Amino acid sequence: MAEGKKLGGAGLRGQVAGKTALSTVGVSGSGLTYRGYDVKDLAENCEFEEVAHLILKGALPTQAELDAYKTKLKGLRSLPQPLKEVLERIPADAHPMDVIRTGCSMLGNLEQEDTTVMGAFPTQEEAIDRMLACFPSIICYWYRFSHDGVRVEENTDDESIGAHFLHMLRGEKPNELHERVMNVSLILYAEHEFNASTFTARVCASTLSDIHSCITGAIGTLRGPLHGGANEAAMDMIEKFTSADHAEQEMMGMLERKEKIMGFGHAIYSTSDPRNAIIKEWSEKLAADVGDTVLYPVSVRCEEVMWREKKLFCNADFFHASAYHFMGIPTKLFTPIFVMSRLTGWAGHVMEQRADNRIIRPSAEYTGEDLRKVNPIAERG
Ligand SMILES: CC(=O)SCCNC(=O)CCNC(=O)[C@H](O)C(C)(C)COP(=O)(O)OP(=O)(O)OC[C@H]1O[C@@H](n2cnc3c(N)ncnc32)[C@H](O)[C@@H]1OP(=O)(O)O
Ligand SMILES: O=C([O-])CC(=O)C(=O)O
Repeated sequence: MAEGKKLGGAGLRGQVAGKTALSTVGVSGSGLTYRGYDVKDLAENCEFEEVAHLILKGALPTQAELDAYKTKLKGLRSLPQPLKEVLERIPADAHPMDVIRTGCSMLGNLEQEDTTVMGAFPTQEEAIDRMLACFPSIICYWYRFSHDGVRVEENTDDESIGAHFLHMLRGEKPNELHERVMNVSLILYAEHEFNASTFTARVCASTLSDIHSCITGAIGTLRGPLHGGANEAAMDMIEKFTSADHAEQEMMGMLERKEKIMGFGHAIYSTSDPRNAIIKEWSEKLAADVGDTVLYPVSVRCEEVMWREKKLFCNADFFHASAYHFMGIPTKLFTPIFVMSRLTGWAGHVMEQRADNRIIRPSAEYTGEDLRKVNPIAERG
């Protein structure tokens, strides 16, 4: 697989389905850029809110713009009471991706985007900022209420979205390391060209539907284990391994049985996913911080075995599993964090689609029956 991934065949692979100025994926083999900036550069030098500003408003902010943006987002964290009531009715064993999907949809009922003039979307930026600010509140409000019986305070004084999320989740402010890792993680997950969930959002946008419908559809698409759900699936796998040797033994068995191993491979990248090296480094730092001697070495061995045996590499999701785990984040909240971040990419693409729209409607190759007549019902069977 490493030598030239074939971009063709099923799944629209390799076909250009539209234009974007938001990102490039794998253009120079394995690179990822957001509006011309290398993701590594952004992850090293920016906060998530700067990257959100870049994606949604077109440029990295000045200090004054960033301060104003963060203050604005901070003021939009509260949830409307009817939304809280809906969240309180969702059981603890619901899938958190279903919760955030429902939360987004309910928000769209309570705070509808203005779509009264067809094709004009005068409140889209307001609606996007609101979702960016309150998605962490939706996730944590439901999680803390259903699991701990606590009605969480959605208005923390945390400056960043990542710290705000961890604060609500745990009831205390995160340390600097955890806040930094959240920033990096949210930056890495923010945008990725025409991936499946973003394409869903663009298809929905192309019908001139409202922004909450576009994002709700995208959340449903991200949920699957072949896409965003892979970080949770990877965690479920690695936590079963008791040592690096055990991991190797089990992985070899899975490969022999031709099982899919979550967190590996990619539809576009051919030799590596540039986000992996970055989150792997932070996972190693977090492992040292918590004194881990199992999960990180297990993860590294999985990476070595997959490359040695199949030339398959870790995608963005694999080392996110251990990194989030070391920060004490429950596995079932891994993919909702992805939503908190990818919302920026989805929304950027919706605005881009709306600005130069033609309804997305591909064709199918028909493989069914030739033309035939309807038999009277008494003669069928
Ligand atoms: C943030 C993200 O969404 S990143 C993606 C997250 N998803 C995962 O981690 C799920 C696991 N990975 C996969 O299922 C796939 O690699 C995908 C969905 C990401 C990409 O799918 P495709 O582009 O169809 O894969 P690709 O064409 O490279 O597959 C080539 C071969 O490698 C195999 N392969 C690919 N990934 C894996 C894997 N993770 N484990 C085992 N085998 C794999 C395929 O089965 C295929 O084998 P075949 O030729 O015998 O059929
Ligand atoms: O691009 C893809 O197909 C999947 C992916 O890595 C992402 O959405 O981040």
